[in-house]
Amino acid sequence: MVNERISHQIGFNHLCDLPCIKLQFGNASAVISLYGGQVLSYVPKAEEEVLWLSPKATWHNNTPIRGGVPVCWPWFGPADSRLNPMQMSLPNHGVVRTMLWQLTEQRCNNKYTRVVLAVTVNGLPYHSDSVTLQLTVTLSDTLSIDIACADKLLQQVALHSYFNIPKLEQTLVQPLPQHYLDKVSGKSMMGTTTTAEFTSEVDRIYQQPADDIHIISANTRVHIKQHGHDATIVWNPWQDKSRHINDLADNNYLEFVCVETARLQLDTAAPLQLNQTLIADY
Ligand SMILES: O=P(O)(O)OC[C@H]1O[C@@H](O)[C@H](O)[C@@H](O)[C@@H]1O
Repeated sequence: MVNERISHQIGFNHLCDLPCIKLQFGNASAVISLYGGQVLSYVPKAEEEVLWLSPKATWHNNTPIRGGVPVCWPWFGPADSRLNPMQMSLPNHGVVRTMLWQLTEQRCNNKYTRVVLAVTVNGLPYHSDSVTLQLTVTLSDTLSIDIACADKLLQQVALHSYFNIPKLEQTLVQPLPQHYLDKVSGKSMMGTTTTAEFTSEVDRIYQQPADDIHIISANTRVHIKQHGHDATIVWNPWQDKSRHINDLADNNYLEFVCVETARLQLDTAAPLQLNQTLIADY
């Protein structure tokens, strides 16, 4: 026990041997896995889970946990050739989803409950020095997730949040730029609205989106505030793709959408500071 509002626990949900930290603030709670430095749960008030965790998620055999808020770093998707000069076989979405992070700071006061986790990465294929990445999770009336790296290097990052939604067919994500890269077709598209809906596989990169995005689904609403980003990714694998993803059951695609806050630019080697804040049922 660190103190009454920050506690260590072994296991969360069916991931019964996973080392985790639980934060509490008033009636709100959050659970963070040290494996992946990954927020797994955010309950702003009793019984209302904002995040989705796959019932088939596992953390053994070097598998990233499917659900919560995975941290994709230092590349998003397959590594760009600038980050993979030797054309090695590298994991999708970077290397820190499968690393154990350390708890480095904790703080409670009458405004928030906060922990800081860090991970040091050696031997990136394009950068010989070790690099430290820091995750700060602050629970108050909202859940704020900051990811930071003080080193100047080429780096991409995404907070790949999985949101619980009651009804996929009644889910809207808005406002989004009309223009997006459609990863399903590989084409650049110009939509007719500023809303994403889900009637088939959705895998889109929106460049320079607004700082405020809303997920509206039946009677639930989540407001996402983002800073330091240059892109938002919206993803739902739909039925066919789900069948090929080991840690998703066939119908799980009906239960979540991913809305990801990302910085994807690779033009300049720069430090990193990205934030995604979740405000539920505002
Ligand atoms: O299976 P992973 O590595 O967690 O990736 C899941 C999805 O993550 C999204 O961010 C990508 O846009 C998708 O293309 C990808 O399929």
